[in-house]
Amino acid sequence: MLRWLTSGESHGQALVGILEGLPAGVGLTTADVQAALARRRLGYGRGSRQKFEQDELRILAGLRHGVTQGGPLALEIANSEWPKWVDVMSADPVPPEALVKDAGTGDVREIARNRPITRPRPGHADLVGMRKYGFADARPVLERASARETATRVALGTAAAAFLEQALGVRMVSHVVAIGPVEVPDDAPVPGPDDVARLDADPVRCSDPATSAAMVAEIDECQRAGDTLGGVVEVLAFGVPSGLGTYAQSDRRLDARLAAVLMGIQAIKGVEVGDGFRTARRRGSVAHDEIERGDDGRIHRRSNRAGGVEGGMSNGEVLRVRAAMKPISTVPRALATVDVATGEAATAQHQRSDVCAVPPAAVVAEAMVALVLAEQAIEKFGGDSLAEVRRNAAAYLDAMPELQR
Ligand SMILES: Cc1cc2nc3c(=O)[nH]c(=O)nc-3n(C[C@H](O)[C@H](O)[C@H](O)COP(=O)(O)O)c2cc1C
Ligand SMILES: C=C(O[C@@H]1CC(C(=O)O)=C[C@@H](OP(=O)(O)O)[C@H]1O)C(=O)O
Repeated sequence: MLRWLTSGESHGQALVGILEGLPAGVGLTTADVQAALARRRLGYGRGSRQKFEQDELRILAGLRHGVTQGGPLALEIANSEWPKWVDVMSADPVPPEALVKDAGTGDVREIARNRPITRPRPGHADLVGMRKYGFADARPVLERASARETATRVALGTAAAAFLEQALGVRMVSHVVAIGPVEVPDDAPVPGPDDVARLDADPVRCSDPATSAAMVAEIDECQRAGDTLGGVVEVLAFGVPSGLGTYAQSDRRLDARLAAVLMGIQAIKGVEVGDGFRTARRRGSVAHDEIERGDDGRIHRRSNRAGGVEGGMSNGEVLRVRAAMKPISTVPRALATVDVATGEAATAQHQRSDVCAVPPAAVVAEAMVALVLAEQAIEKFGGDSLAEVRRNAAAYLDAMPELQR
């Protein structure tokens, strides 16, 4: 069983993550995780915070000399901006005067970040969170609802991806297929695992150069208009063996698990497996992936519209899932709201924000798919060490009739 948990606030001291159930023997280093965190910070259209904040990573437990030990992996991502927030986010009570004193300079004046947030942003968690938890200030709501937390999930996903590659040879890639109305053409080549560096280098993580340029122009135009954008990301996993997940119980279906974790990413409002919504508009004769015997004597598919999942199980084809992200809710051309302190009509809180965070959402989605595939691989093949998982996976494949492998 693989499970994970995160803790931490957006402007708190640190984010914390635990991943339990990873076999011993997986090679992983702080540099590997740091590289994944750096990929999550990429992307044209992000706000000023990404430019000055650092992800200060420390792996605290579960790893020794670059190899997992079988115990829970524990890590911390410290917030380099913490000195500015020590009083606002202090775990212990602070005297009222601390909240009017600039933590950096010691100047006594009203500090914007200390003021209660009473003008909730439509589309963010502010209003419902205040109602639900009984806060008069949206600060504690946005602190935990914020997608800053996804840094932890990307860090944990790095360990899952390392396990998948080392145990089963699975490799993954994520890219952006739409930003607002600008979409990658249907006939554009699908990126492969060797395209990761090229995608990292693209400003919007798009594999098609012409579409990438149009996406950048759309973000610029949107920023000029004081508006924000969403989009669609795609994750591909190559080399996933058939048989992960099951039809035997609905909550154990691979597609159900993937949808749950992708929808668990802040601002994700839709998930598609394979051609999903497009398949719904097709006739059956052109919706499914016909089965044939290849020149190598083995069973092949003529297409992969299903995105590598049939009957709630991986079918051995490339796994392909998409997630749709709504536009950023902190809209500079602020939306209408009500100031909950006065009851008066107001414009929503806005200090700074990303214009578009679709490229980092792709990296987060990749991490979540890695965690679910690792969870399902461990469920299927068991094993306390990497070597044991490899043996179990090899035995499973060896026992399959050659035609079906
Ligand atoms: C990587 C990433 C970065 C984000 N950056 C911002 C941001 O700068 N400002 C903002 O208002 N929302 C941002 N969001 C979206 C909010 O986190 C999201 O709208 C909020 O949690 C409410 O979404 P929900 O209704 O899906 O929970 C970001 C989301 C992601 C995945
Ligand atoms: C910090 C990150 O993303 C943040 C996610 C976020 C939100 O509301 O989700 C709001 C912004 O924070 P702030 O309001 O402080 O500028 C983003 O910068 C990050 O991804 O590392």
